[in-house]
Amino acid sequence: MANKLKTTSKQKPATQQLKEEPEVQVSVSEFVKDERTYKIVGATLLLIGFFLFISFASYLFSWKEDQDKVVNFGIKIFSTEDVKVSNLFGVLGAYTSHNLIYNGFGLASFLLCTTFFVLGVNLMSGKKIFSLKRNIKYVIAGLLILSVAFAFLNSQLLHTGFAWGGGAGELLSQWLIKWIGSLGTFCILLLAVLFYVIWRFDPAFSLSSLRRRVADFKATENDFEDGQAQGDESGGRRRKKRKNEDQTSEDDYIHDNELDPDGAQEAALLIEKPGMNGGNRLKNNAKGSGSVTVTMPDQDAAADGLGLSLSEKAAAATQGEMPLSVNEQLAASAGQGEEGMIPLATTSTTVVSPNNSISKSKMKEANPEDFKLEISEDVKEVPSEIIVGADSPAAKVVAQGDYEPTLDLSQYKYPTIDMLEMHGTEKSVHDPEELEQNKNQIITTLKNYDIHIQRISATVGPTVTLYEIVPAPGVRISRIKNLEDDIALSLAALGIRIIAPIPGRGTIGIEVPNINKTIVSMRGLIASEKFQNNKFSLPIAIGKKINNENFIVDLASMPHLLMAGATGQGKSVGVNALLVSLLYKKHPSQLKFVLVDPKKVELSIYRTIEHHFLAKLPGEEEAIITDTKKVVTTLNALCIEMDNRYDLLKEAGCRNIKEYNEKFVKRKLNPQKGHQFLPFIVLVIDEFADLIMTAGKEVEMPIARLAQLARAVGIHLIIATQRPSVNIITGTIKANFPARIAFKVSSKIDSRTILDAGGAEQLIGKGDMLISYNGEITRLQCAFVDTPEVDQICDYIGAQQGYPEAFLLPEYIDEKELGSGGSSDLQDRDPLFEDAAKLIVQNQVGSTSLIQRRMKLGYNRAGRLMDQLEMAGVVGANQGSKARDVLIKTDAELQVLLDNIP
Ligand SMILES: Nc1ncnc2c1ncn2[C@@H]1O[C@H](COP(=O)(O)OP(=O)(O)OP(=O)(O)O)[C@@H](O)[C@H]1O
Repeated sequence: MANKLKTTSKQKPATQQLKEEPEVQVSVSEFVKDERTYKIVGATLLLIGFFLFISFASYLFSWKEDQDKVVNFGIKIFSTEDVKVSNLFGVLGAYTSHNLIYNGFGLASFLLCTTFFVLGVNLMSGKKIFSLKRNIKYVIAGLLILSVAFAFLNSQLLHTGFAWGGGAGELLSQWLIKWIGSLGTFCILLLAVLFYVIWRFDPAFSLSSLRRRVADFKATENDFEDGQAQGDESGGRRRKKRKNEDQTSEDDYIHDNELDPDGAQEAALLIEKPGMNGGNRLKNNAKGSGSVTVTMPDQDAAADGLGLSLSEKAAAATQGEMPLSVNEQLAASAGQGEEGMIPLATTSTTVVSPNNSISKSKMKEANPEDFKLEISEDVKEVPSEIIVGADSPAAKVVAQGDYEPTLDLSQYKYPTIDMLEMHGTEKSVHDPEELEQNKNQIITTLKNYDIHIQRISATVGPTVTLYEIVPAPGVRISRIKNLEDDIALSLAALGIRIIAPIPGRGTIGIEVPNINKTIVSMRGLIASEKFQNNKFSLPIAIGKKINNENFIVDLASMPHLLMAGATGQGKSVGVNALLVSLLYKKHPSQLKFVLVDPKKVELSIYRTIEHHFLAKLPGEEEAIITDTKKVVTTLNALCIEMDNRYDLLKEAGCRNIKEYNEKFVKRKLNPQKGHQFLPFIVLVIDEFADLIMTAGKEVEMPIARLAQLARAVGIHLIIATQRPSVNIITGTIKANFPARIAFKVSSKIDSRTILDAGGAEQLIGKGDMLISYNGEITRLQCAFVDTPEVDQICDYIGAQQGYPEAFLLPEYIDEKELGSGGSSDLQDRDPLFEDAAKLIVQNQVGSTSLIQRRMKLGYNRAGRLMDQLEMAGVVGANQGSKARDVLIKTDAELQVLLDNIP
């Protein structure tokens, strides 16, 4: 039951108006939860720890005098008068020390003080500064091993009267000697001490890490001089210790650990990070001079020194227990913690900076040259061992009995990798001088705006180098963001882009163009393991990221792509790169292109693959559409195709083309009912602005429809435009194209129109691009594929056996062109009347959707045909949702009827 503390007013109120003082009731649980209670208990525990430590220390000198008295009187020593002891804490100190040291664990008893210290500090601060669990583990192990070790030493070597190992230690040691002899005990103890030291301190014995740490130490030692010069007391003290002891940094690390009663890590951690980027960086670091160190923010050096990891601090911060510095917030928000955040360069000042004042004052005076710039290496893109073209997916073994769509063109050979060229060197080359110069300029520029930094690193990409900086503690990111334009202006180079902060990395990025740019060859991307071995439906190799990672994505999941950029900035090359990637991965039965090229010359190279990969309107000569008027018809035909595909999917009970095709391949869908293997259709429009100017809404509406709905049925759109103005890229279009690419544009407004963000105006052209995909904007260098290469690939495909004609899109007849009423008149029969009649008679199903699907017609036209068939007496009257009756039973009967129609 709750205990109640009652506080009542001492005096009776003089008048009625005076309010009675409320009775304050404090329950035990409230009392226990009270912060002050923790502080009181914490302080008491700290005092006990202090008491034990002093008593033990005093016992070392007074044990001879006090021992007899404690032994003779026992517990009565507290009540006996005239007993004088020498322990600094009197009778209590002498009694406790005797029992814990003499009867207990000897010198190892000192470890017990640490537990009180840990508990006391945690309770006093209200935070989990030290781990109690870990402390208890170490203390128990230490008490056992050390007490036995000391007792053994004393019995074998020292032979003093002092209870080095205490009663417990001696007992255990005697047992051990009895069982395994002195030598055995010695070996066991040696092993145990070794285990304990490794477990507790984890010393690094490897030569390379020793070398690294020595290098670190040297760097910090240099700064130490400066630190001292600035009267930096604590930093000086710490470093002085290093100097005085003239130890290696290895010793220092261990020493720091020794200072840490909880056995936690030192503020500067050595980190290894698995994973591609990290791994490469680490490799780079191992090759280079610097070690990979994490600099803990200075203001939290106390906590850091006591061993709190960044993740622990982040957790504490979320619980409102501990404030995080800017850098920690950045690192924590990046979800990287100490493992993920690998600073590539650091001022030596901040490697071990014990308090805020040092680093701040130091940072203010830091020259750009003081900052070491580390360069992260390229991401290794493993070239695939598969030689493209030799073994094509067409040659894949299929489960017996399954339908194989590629069998139609089973001899088809995929283009080979040697049709693509390597344009220059594939590896980004970096000029150290250029890097150094840029680094200095960045630091000086930022300094001019009073922005000081902690670290700077560089990632050299094909066209630009990304300098990643970590600002000094206290610098607001918003300040850097606000100064974006000014900083870019001060750096005075074309193509500077500032990303503050880089999402997911916890740093601020400044992209500076390289003087010598590297061309990203399509060949490298196609040969990459990522391209060869992905399971994407429509893999497209777009280019390379700044860290040289290949950017290969699935167009099917994008699901459409909008490309914009001023003239001559790399759009056409970009479109070619996309088409070529698809040609390298897809069989003609799996993919069809609808190419719209108002400029007439850009996509004409693909005409040779008409019988393999192109789709066209029935009756058209050219598969590549250059006439803007025909585009409207084509887009509407695509809409019909989309509707027809949805009907098929509905009938098959599938949600998307993938499920549908899988079912079809498993022969679960009947081709007699109009089912067929559906190839992906990619509509490419090379100059969208031109279309909108000439056809306006007529084009916009079907495109919006397709963009909204066509994804599930395997129709995807790639639209490129020179003019990224709002009247071209309208809200409707934008809303349906979540993936957008911007090559260099002329203004920030244009950039915003495409990406909803600035930056594209800062690009440097020639394939330098920004892609907005999955809510992230990434800078890429577009893959380069030259026209002769595309020519060669198309010629190679075109020379192979293809389909008799291009893939036919459903016919679309503009309602306006049909005229009014006449269409249902038998005198004015539809040109497809006879075909429709044969289809109905052969299938004996009077269904409009059958005509629609099998003859690839729109609903209206199929409906009109059905009306005409009814008029001619081929089918019966409309029966609502049921199919009409077919009145003509054989082809011969039908022929007679047709012959008799005037
Ligand atoms: N990814 C790339 N890598 C290297 N150079 C490129 C790249 N893309 C384009 N270029 C260079 O830029 C030139 C123009 O490119 P492209 O023809 O693709 O521009 P565009 O935007 O399509 O121009 P337009 O709108 O006038 O057709 C190319 O001839 C080539 O020299």
